[in-house]
Amino acid sequence: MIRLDAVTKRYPGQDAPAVDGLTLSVREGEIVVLLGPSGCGKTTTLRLINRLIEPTEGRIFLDGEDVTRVNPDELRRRIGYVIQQVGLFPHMTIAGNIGLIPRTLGWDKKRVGARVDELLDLVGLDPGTFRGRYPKELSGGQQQRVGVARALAADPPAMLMDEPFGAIDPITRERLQDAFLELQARIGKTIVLVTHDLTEALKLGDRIAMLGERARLVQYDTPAAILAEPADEFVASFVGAGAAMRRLRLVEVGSIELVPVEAVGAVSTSVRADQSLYEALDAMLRAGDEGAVVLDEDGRPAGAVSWSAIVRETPHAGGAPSAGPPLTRAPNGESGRR
Ligand SMILES: Nc1ncnc2c1ncn2[C@@H]1O[C@H](COP(=O)(O)OP(=O)(O)OP(=O)(O)O)[C@@H](O)[C@H]1O
Repeated sequence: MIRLDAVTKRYPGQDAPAVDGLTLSVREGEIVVLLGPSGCGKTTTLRLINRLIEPTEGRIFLDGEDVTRVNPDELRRRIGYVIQQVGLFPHMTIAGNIGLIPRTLGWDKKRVGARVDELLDLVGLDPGTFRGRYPKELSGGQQQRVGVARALAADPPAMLMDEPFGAIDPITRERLQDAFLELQARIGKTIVLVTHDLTEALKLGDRIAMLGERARLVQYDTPAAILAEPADEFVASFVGAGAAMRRLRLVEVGSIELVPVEAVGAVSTSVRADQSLYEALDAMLRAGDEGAVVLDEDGRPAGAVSWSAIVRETPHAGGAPSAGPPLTRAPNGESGRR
């Protein structure tokens, strides 16, 4: 869907390129997170995709089409763009802000109005309450939702998001991230999102592109794989000491080999098969149990999970687990919540 082919960006007057020969493919409908230290070229990479910045070398494709040959205004209508500062026009109402692109596309008033209401609904803001307000009359989190609604106005197939939840307090941020994942489950856009927050990357990314200096692609993999098998010391140090604990949040209880209920003795703890190992462990610790009964969709015991089984499933100094079913990513929202 989006493909960068040996893309280089040299800013005028800079010795080293900000992006040096980056090749990266993003599949249709997936969220790819660009993650890396400050100054490694994440924002530059993102802006190259919608041509807010022109590449020095290389090519970028959207749906197989070379974007460097497309009129930039037309291109930006096909790619929604969400930034941290939201960038709403202060003198325009919320409806005015969201309807901006549809109006420039020449939609009639009625169609714009209907689209604005539909989008406000979609991002969880009551149209009657918010349509006529001005940006300064909204909280930071509400403005953020309007920013997303505006980016989606012309129903673009792709969306670029630059630290979209960066300037928001941690609790609101988590709520917005959950709402964003629920929204994405419905709209299935192709999304490239920039963050330097590992927790956010692990939660939101279908895949994470770990970037080093000059946007060198160090590792490109699922969150679980990045935690379990960091490609090198740089990734390992970025992922940090909590990798094994973080990974517990990404593995569903039902994806590991369960033991018979009798094997865990008399325990009072039960968890659903679609909860994460992290949640299972948390429940076990709170109850002082060494195991938990695992319930299937109908609430019937499907087996049990034990403390030792969780330890076996977690990569450790003795090596990653070799047997057992592949890692399953816990569904976002519910059990993937951080
Ligand atoms: N307009 C510019 N002119 C010259 N150099 C620039 C310009 N914009 C960015 N740079 C440089 O390019 C490099 C990459 O910057 P970029 O903003 O893409 O990094 P980033 O990974 O998004 O950083 P952060 O996480 O701190 O936002 C940096 O060294 C930066 O100083």
